[in-house]
Amino acid sequence: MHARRALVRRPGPKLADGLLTHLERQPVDVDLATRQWEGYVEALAAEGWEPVEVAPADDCPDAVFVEDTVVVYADLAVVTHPGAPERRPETDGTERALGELGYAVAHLDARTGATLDGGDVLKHDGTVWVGVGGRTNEAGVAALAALLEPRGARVLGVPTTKVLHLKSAVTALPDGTVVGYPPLVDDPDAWGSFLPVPEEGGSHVVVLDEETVLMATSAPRTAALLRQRGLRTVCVDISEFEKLEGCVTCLSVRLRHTP
Ligand SMILES: NC(=O)NCCC[C@H](N)C(=O)O
Repeated sequence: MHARRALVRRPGPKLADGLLTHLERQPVDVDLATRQWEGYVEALAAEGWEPVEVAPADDCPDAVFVEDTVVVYADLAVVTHPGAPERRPETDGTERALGELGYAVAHLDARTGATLDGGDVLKHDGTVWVGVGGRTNEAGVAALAALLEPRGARVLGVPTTKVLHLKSAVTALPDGTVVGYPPLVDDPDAWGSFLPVPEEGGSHVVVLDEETVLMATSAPRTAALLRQRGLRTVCVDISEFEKLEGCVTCLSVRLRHTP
């Protein structure tokens, strides 16, 4: 069996100053956030995902949302060019960590003005959907396609205007069913199989294995719905990150490939 690792990045002291786009600012308890992050990492480890810490980027309040800094496809790590300029210094540490793990590293062709955040990239079974309209632009989709299509991926842009990132609106269950909270999904018809869920936080699942998903405790009705479908749910409280438009997906990058 391949090693299963998960990149994570410890929250920094400026966390409470993270960017907000769709939410009003609320006070963030950084100590509580750190404990919640530790709980999240422990939950991954308990499910067989060895955590690999990316070096902190303490000048960047949003660095804990490590998913936005890279798109990993098989043995290729595509370093992103985040749509928010404040977040661009976050990518160096991620690039170093993946290089040390043996991944091939590629960059987007920035001459086109491409921007891309990892949170806009949803992958399932060779298809890569990329949210366009927030942090990621059309040139970002094209630049990612230029890198992934030669490796057999099908890359499709999908509109994303109601939330920060595509994966703030939808994620995929292990069987490929896409879950989303309908008021926040631009186009449910973009997916062959769409399951509406009753809570915003229910849109966010991290697939741990074929039977198990990691979710936030803020979506108990969705967790019950998924258990009825035969899935096992592991739930963690990430309230302080939700105040910053973060969710369970953006706190890690799962690595299933051993280069
Ligand atoms: N992939 C994600 O959903 N990332 C969350 C990023 C939240 C952060 N406050 C930001 O606005 O960039």
